[in-house]
Amino acid sequence: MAQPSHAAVIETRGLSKRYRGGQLAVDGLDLAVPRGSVFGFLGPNGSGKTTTIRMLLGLIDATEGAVHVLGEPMPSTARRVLPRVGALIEGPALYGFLSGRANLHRYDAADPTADPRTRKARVEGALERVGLSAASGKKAKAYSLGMKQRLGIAAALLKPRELLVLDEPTNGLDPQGMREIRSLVRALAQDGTTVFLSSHLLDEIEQVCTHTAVMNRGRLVTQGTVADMSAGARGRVTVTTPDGADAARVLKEHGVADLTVLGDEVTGELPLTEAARRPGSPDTAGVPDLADLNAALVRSGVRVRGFGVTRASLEDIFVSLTGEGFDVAG
Ligand SMILES: Nc1ncnc2c1ncn2[C@@H]1O[C@H](COP(=O)(O)OP(=O)(O)OP(=O)(O)O)[C@@H](O)[C@H]1O
Repeated sequence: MAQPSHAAVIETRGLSKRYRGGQLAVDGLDLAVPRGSVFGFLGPNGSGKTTTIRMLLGLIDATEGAVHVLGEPMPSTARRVLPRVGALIEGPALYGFLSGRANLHRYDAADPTADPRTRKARVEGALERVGLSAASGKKAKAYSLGMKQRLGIAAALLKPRELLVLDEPTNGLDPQGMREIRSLVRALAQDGTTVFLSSHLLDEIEQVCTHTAVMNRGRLVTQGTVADMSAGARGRVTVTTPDGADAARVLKEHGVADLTVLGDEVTGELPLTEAARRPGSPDTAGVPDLADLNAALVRSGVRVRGFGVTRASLEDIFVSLTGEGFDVAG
């Protein structure tokens, strides 16, 4: 087996989990989470995300394969590694009759390495970090779901952490709650914490993550930077013109595929340039020079009234990779 690279805070090789009932929930997963990334672990319900996270944290044993977290093999070094990792899995366990602040005091007191003399400062610091200082005296049962999630993250932040693992942190939140968690994740990443979060929401990954891995039915479909993934997506060009047939011919000569002419609109799929096929190509590399395409149309006598490009979304990419819609259960 290759040595784990130091740039990766999470690295798995051939990681698999077969549950007792025979279900292969995770199948030969090779994951590499770069230090400093906000890594979106994406997949429909039942695709194996939670099972993977449980193996990463040593909560369940892998059937096969290896896991390194912060450069150390798991679960054998869990005692050394886990204090450097904050985790929030399936919502925080809170005492509803206690205030948010009192809940954090309890969490802190449960940590034998936490110095009681500095507890107050740690708790206040964590409340401040997640924006709950003003609401810290309220009973946790009166918190909204988003506030409960933030309190859970505060509990995970009572110690300085190199890595934060969040399982579906925005699940069940309203749009405002989702925005709050997203901006908290961004702020944590800016402070240098690597954040690994699972989600079944593509636009969430697009908005907050630098990197992503896509799971489907227990297998890794793709992983890389979000920018590369978007660059790999083809766009569609739309030309508005009274000369539809000529426009379609010229576009076809320039590699535009899947052409349709409807009224005065001609649309087609842009070709992938060579540059876009290379890993690490910039976001714009997937689109041929649109000015050249437009000029070619005009040179051929096509009267161009409108010219636009829509880029494929991550959702389109997901569908093209897996051949199915994203909300389908695995
Ligand atoms: N304890 C278990 N015993 C047997 N099968 C399980 C167990 N936990 C999960 N599974 C199965 O393993 C597969 C992967 O489940 P997992 O919870 O890891 O997916 P997920 O991507 O996290 O989905 P969700 O977003 O719904 O939580 C599913 O088919 C699920 O039914």
